[in-house]
Amino acid sequence: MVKKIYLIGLGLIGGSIALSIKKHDPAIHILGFDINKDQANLAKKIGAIDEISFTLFPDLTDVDMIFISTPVQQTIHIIEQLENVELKKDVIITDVGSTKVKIVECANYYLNSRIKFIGGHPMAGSHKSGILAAKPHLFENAFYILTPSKYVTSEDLNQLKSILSGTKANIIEMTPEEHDKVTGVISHFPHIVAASLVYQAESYEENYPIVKRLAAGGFRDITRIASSNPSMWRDILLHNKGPLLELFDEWITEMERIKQYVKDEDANQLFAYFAHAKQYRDELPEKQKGAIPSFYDLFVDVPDYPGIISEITGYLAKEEISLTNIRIIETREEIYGVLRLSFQTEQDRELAIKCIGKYSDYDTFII
Ligand SMILES: NC(=O)C1=CN([C@@H]2O[C@H](COP(=O)(O)OP(=O)(O)OC[C@H]3O[C@@H](n4cnc5c(N)ncnc54)[C@H](O)[C@@H]3O)[C@@H](O)[C@H]2O)C=CC1
Ligand SMILES: O=C(O)C(=O)Cc1ccc(O)cc1
Repeated sequence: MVKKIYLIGLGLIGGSIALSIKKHDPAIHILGFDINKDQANLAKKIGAIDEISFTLFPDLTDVDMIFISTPVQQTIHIIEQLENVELKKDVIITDVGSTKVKIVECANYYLNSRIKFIGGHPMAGSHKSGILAAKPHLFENAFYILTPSKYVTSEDLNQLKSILSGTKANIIEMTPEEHDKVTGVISHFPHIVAASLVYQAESYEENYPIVKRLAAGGFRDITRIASSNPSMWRDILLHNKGPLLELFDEWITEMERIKQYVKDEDANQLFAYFAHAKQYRDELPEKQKGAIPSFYDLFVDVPDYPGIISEITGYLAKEEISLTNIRIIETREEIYGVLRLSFQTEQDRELAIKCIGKYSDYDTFII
C-alpha cells in the first residue's frame, strides 16, 4: 500500500498530480521538492504537499513512490543521480515528461532491474506554468500514457494506476517509441508550426502595422500554444529529434502539394484538400481532452458598451459558474457575437447559456 510519495518538481503538472492525489486519498503523505523555494512554499500553502524537502535527496527509505515532474532534461539528470541513492525496496518511480524514449532509456541504463520505473505522460496541460496554475482536475478525461519498462510487473502498474485514479484520466499503455512518434505529430510539431506562424505574421509588421490588430481573432486562437514555456519546449524538441526531423520532411512535402494546387489554380484539388481535412477533423472525438486542450467557448452577442463585461460576469457569479477566460472580440467579421467566454467544462458552458438566457435577452452561440 502506498503511504508516502515523494514529488520532485512542483509546477503545473507536479502540482496538479499532487492535488489530485490529495483530493482522492488525503491520508497519503506527500513530501515535495522544488529547486525554486517559492514554488515549494506555495505548494505547501495550497495543500498540494504535506511537507517540503529542502534537498533533492532526503532520506527516502520510507517512500513508496517517486514522481519526477521536472522539465525533461532535468528528469534525465535526476534519474542519473538516483542510481546512488538508498531507496525503499520495491519503490516505484515515474515521471510526467512530454517525451519518453530518452527518459526510459536513461532509467533502463541507470536504474535497470533494481528499481521499477514506469514512464508517464499526462496528455493535458496548459501554456501556463507553475504551481499557481495547477488544478486537481487538470487531467480529467485526458489520456495518461504509461510506458512501463520490462522490469515492471502488472502489480506495480496497478499500484501506479490506483494512485493516478484521482486524476480521472484515461490511462493507456504504449512503448516509448510509439509515444514519441504520436506525440510528435499531435503535440510537438504543432507547437513548432504555431511558433512559425507567429514569426510569419511578425515579419509583415514593418510593412503592414495593422497585422497585430487583425491577428487578435482566429489567428490568436490557432497560435495560443506559441505562448508556452520556451525552455520546456526547447528540451522537448532536443529529446524528440528523430520523429521531428521526419515530420519536418513530411510537412514540407505537404506544403509543396498545396502550393502546387494554388499555383495551378486547381479548384478541384483545392476543394478536395479542404474537404478531406474537414472530414477527418470533424471525426475527432469531441469530449475527449487531447494533448492540446480545447476550451469550451461561448459567444455572446452583446452591444459593445462599457460595463458589459461586468454585467455578464455578474450574472455568472450569481449562479457560481466559473470562467477561464473572457475576451471582447474587436472585429465582428468572423464571429457571431462580440464577447467570447471560455469555460473549463462543457457542463459549465451549458449552465452559462441557461444563466445568460435567464437574466438577459442576449443571444448565445457555440461554434
Ligand atoms: N505544461 C504542460 O502542459 C505539460 C507538461 N508536461 C511535462 O511536465 C513536466 C513539467 O512541466 P510543467 O509542470 O508544465 O513545468 P513547470 O515549469 O510548471 O514546473 C516544473 C517545475 O520543476 C522545477 N524544477 C526544475 N528543475 C528542477 C530540479 N532539477 N529539481 C527540482 N525541481 C526542478 C521548476 O522549478 C518548476 O517548479 C515537463 O517535463 C513537461 O514536459 C507534460 C504534460 C503537459
Ligand atoms: O498548451 C497546450 O495546449 C499544450 O499543448 C499542453 C501540453 C503541453 C505538453 C504536453 O506534453 C502535453 C500537453
